[in-house]
Amino acid sequence: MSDLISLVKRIYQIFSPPTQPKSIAEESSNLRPIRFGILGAANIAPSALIIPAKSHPEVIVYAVAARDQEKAEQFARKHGISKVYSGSDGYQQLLDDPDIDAVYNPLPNKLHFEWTMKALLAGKHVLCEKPIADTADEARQMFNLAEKKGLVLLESFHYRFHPAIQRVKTILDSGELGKIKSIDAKLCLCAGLVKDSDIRFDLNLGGGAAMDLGCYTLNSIRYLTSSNPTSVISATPHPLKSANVLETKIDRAMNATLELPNNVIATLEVDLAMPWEFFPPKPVKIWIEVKCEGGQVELMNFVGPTFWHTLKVTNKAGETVTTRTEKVYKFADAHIDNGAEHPKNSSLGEDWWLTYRYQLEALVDRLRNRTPQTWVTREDSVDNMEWIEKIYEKAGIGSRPKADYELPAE
Ligand SMILES: NC(=O)C1=CN([C@@H]2O[C@H](COP(=O)(O)OP(=O)(O)OC[C@H]3O[C@@H](n4cnc5c(N)ncnc54)[C@H](OP(=O)(O)O)[C@@H]3O)[C@@H](O)[C@H]2O)C=CC1
Ligand SMILES: O=C1OC[C@@H](O)[C@H](O)[C@H]1O
Repeated sequence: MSDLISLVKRIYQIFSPPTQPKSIAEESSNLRPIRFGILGAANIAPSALIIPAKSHPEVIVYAVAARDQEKAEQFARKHGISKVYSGSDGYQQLLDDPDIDAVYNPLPNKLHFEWTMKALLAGKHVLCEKPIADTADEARQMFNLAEKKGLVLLESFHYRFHPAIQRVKTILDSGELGKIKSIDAKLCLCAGLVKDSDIRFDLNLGGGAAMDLGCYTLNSIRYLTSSNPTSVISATPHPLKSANVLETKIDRAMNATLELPNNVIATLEVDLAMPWEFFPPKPVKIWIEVKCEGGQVELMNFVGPTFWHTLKVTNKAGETVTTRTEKVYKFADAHIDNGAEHPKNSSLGEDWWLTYRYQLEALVDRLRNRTPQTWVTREDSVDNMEWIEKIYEKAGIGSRPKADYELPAE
C-alpha cells in the first residue's frame, strides 16, 4: 500500500514539480539563468527539458522554433515559452539569438548532425537527443567541433544519470557477485504505441529500432561491463508488418548477440511494435539482467525508473542463496547503501526526479564549471554509434544514410 501511495505521489510531483524561482535571475549577475532554445516542437521536449527545467533554479526554457508558425506558437503558449521562431529559417534564427546559451536538439536522428553542427557554429552548447547521429564519423565531427569551440555537447542518454542504473554499476564493480558472465538488455514497446508513420520508421530520418531503442540497450551493456564489444556474433532485423526488411532497411525490431572481453556474452532485444501478450498483459519489456559467477542483478525499467523500478540482487556466493530488492530513487539512498562519492556541489536529487531532471542537473553543473555527478563522454557516444553501425552491418541492412550536410569551409 505504501508503495502505491509513493508511486501516486511521485507521479503527481513529476508532472507538477515544485517550480523553483529563478532566484539568481538578475540580468546584472554573471550567474544569470542558462537560457535554452528548443529546435522543433518535439513530442519529447516537455519530458526531456521543459518539465525538468521548472524545478531547476538555473534554467529557463526561453525559445522554441518550429517549421510551422501556428504549431510553434501553440507549443510556446502551452509551455510558457516566451520567444518563438518559425518558418523555413526558424531553426537558424533561434541559433542566431544572442540571448540563448544552450540548444536542445530533439529533431529526427538524421538531423542531429546538421543542427548540432549549426548550433555549435553559432556558439551554443548542445544537448542532443540519442542516438547522437546516424554514423560514428558524424559523432566524431560533432565532438571535434564542440571541443574546438570550447562548448559542451551531451548526448541525451538520460537513464545514465539516474541513481538506479548507477547503483547496478556499483554493485557489479564492487565484486560482490564476482565476474560478469553475461548480460541481457531488452527494450520493447508493444504494437500500437509507435505509429507506422513515425520518424522511427523512416530510413531517411535515421529510423530503425536499433537506432531508437538499440542505442540504449547497447549503451547499458557497454556501461555496465565497462567495455566495448569485440564482435557482433549475430544480428537479426525484423520488418515492420510484412515488408522485406532487406529492401526497406527499416528494422521494426532487432535481436543481436555480442561478444565482449573476458568471454562475456551480451544479448540485446529491441522492438518498436512488439506483438501483444495478453495473459498477463505486457505493454513493454524493459529490463537488464546481468549474470555473474556468484549471482545476478536485474533492473526492471532502466529507462524510466522514477515511475517504478525493481532492482533485484541474487547472491549465490555463500552456502545459501540470498535475494534482496532495492529501490534507488535518489543519491541519498545510494550513499547509505554503498558510500559512493557524490560531488559536494551537486544535488542528491529527489525521488520524483525523472532521469531527464538528473541529466539536466549534470549538464548545468558542467556548464557552471561544477563537477557533475556523472557524464556521458565523447568516447562513449562515438563508440556507441560505431557498434550500432556494426550491428546494422551484421544484420545486412547497413548504417543509416549519412546527413545531407557539410561543414562550411573556413
Ligand atoms: N531521450 C528520450 O527519452 C527520447 C528521445 N527521443 C529522441 O528525440 C528525437 C525526437 O523524437 P520525438 O520527439 O518522438 O519526435 P517528433 O516526431 O516529435 O519529431 C521531432 C521534431 O522533428 C521536427 N522535424 C524536422 N524535420 C522533420 C521531418 N522531415 N519530418 C518529421 N519531423 C521533422 C519536427 O519539428 P517542427 O516542430 O519544426 O515541425 C518535430 O517537432 C529522436 O531523436 C528520438 O530518438 C524521443 C523520445 C524519447
Ligand atoms: O525513451 C524512449 O522510449 C521510446 C522511444 O521510442 C524513444 O525514442 C526513446 O528514447
